Amino acid sequence: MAYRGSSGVQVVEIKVGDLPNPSLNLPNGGSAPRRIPPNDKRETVEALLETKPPTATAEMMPWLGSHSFTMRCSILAFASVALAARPFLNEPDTGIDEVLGSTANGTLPPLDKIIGLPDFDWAARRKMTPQNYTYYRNGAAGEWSYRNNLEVYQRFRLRPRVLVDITNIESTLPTTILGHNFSAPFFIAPCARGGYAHPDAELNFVKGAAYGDILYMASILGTKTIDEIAAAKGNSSQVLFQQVYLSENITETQELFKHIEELGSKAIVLTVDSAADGNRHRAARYGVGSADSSYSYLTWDLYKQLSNMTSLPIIPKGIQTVDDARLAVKAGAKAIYLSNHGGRQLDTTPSSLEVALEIYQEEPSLFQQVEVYADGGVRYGADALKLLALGVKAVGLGRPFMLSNVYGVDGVKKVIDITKHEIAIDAANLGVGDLKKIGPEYVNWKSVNVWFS
Ligand SMILES: Cc1cc2nc3c(=O)[nH]c(=O)nc-3n(C[C@H](O)[C@H](O)[C@H](O)COP(=O)(O)O)c2cc1C
Repeated sequence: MAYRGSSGVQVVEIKVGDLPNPSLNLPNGGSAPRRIPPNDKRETVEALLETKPPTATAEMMPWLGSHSFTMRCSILAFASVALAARPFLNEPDTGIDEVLGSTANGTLPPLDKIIGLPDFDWAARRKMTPQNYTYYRNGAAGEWSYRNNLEVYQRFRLRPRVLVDITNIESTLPTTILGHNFSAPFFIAPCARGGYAHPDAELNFVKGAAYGDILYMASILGTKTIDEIAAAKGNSSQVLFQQVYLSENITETQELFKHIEELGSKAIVLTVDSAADGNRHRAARYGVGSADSSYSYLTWDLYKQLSNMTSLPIIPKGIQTVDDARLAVKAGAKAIYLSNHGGRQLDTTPSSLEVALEIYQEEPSLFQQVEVYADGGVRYGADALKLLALGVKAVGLGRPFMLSNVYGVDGVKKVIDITKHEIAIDAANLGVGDLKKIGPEYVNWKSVNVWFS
């Protein structure tokens, strides 16, 4: 049966149980290719009827003739057919195409037309070269973890409480991270190659973080050097953490740690989820693979040895099981960082929401023993709230900041403003009057769908 889809166009309902290739790319009328989600038994495929004559149906769906499945459709007389499955998860259809679709490739829509964090993905895809955009966007292998990171938040329903005084919620956003004061419980995650989006690269993250009074964890593989990044601090009291990948040469590591201390960083973030090169198909097509591609020698014994080489806390980034969370605590970590590297390293690894849930279910006291940070797929205030509800102390955002940098520091500031605002209003609507008091009871932790749908 045909009916109107979300975008007001005619919908053709197709039974695709026998589709020949479940990951078949379908035309979507000109922008990025969109895919039929593979696991659904029956899909609703929107027939966008504006651009092609009805006879185009067969041309655009050549696989219709040679495979057996049921299709029912009615087609508007004046219109033509282009197919679109549900939009990419990173660019949900909230009307941006209708409002800003005339933006020429290579240009940006005005920043004041950017409403939410996914809009930066939309804008950056048009503005950046395909190579540079792909480096930011890509995930490992079939990108199941990349998509799961985005999708997982939708699988756990909120449990809003009503008739609660929430009028002071904004004043409860400030928090501490390893004893340092910040205005909100989220931070800029460490990401390499900021120069792909803007010539000032990581300097915009330092300045944006100073403006918003939030934490920036700088990547060791930035376009700017760690000295340039430190020199861009708004004032000497701005707190930065330094992410590192290490060489096997312990003397080099010793010197690096010493230099990081001299530059004033307050913690070292040791990425532990990248023991080998990430298997990145999308990026490989454009020659923009991992910034760190060698095999790395990293063990818990080495972690302890490293901890004795610096006065700074070393935060293992990329914890993906409760087992390793336990080992990190045993090894003396003061904080741990749940992450699957934005789904860029090992495909089918869990999202950090799932890891936080595993910790909560198997050893919830870990949230009291160490500070727990988490990142991956956070795009809305409610996403951050679900992590905070489990006991996560602060939430990292990677791609939203990287992509916002096409607007320079103003884009970075806007991500901060939007995220603060959304955390506050979503918490208020959830019936949380004090963000410090959010707890697991605000979410129904029974997943409403299976993994990797
Ligand atoms: C373009 C890009 C570069 C990254 N570079 C690094 C890096 O140098 N070191 C690191 O530990 N993580 C790196 N990451 C992973 C991020 O720190 C973070 O875990 C991830 O982006 C969070 O997921 P999100 O992008 O969905 O917010 C990178 C991520 C992206 C998107």
